[in-house]
Amino acid sequence: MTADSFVLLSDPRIDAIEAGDSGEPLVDLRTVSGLRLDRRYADEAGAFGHLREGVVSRLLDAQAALPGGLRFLITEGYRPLDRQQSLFDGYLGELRARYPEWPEDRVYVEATKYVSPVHVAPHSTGGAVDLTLCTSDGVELDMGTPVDATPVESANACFTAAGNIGEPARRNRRAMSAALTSAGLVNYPTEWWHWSYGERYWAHVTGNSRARYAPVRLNPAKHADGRTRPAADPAIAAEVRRP
Ligand SMILES: C[C@@H](N)C(=O)N[C@H](C)C(=O)O
Ligand SMILES: [Zn+2]
Repeated sequence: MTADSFVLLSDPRIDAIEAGDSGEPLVDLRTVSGLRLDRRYADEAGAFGHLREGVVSRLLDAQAALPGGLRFLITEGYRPLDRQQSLFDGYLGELRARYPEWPEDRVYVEATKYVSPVHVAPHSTGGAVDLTLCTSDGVELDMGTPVDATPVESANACFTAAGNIGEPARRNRRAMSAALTSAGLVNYPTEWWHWSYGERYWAHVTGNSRARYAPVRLNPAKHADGRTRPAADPAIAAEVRRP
């Protein structure tokens, strides 16, 4: 697969998928002892450490399928819409400054190789997770680039199938991909660390006409088991409509 054949989040086919929602709870990963949560993107409310129940159970299945007792190290799950917006705007600004000759439509598409536009944002559904591999002691494995390396700064080595990384990193990416794919998650091909289940990009890749998870706000009311129901909020649909 080449960069030209990737289906990016800016592709109208992703926006065309109906964003249904099952109402499935979000789970606070701090209550899930089997999964390791990294704190590099921690926010005060702990939003970053929330994922839909169905994603958590699939991650546990996938982790059990990893070779040699390897573990996942989760760097980010749920992402509030305002954070998604500022990440997207920030990266658009970076690309405009670096490539002043690019027309605006090219800037937009190139930006979506690294960060999603808000109207289709996988993380804001609680169905997307950024993660890497670590040993049982928490030592991170060589994955060829750091999590969140941009295409520009990594010469596209962040692309999951990149050839310009060493053999150990390639092996580690293969092990991670095999485990997550077998558990039903799909990868965003420009980011080896980004996997999702149930949201619109997943629906596109798996041939579903409807997503299971729509964008949600995190409901502060939480049960003792760390589960929280997404807040029903009709305004959110208007807020995330394509600009
Ligand atoms: C910014 C990066 N970590 C990321 O999450 N990118 C994907 C495409 C997203 O914004 O959903
Ligand atoms: Zn991601």
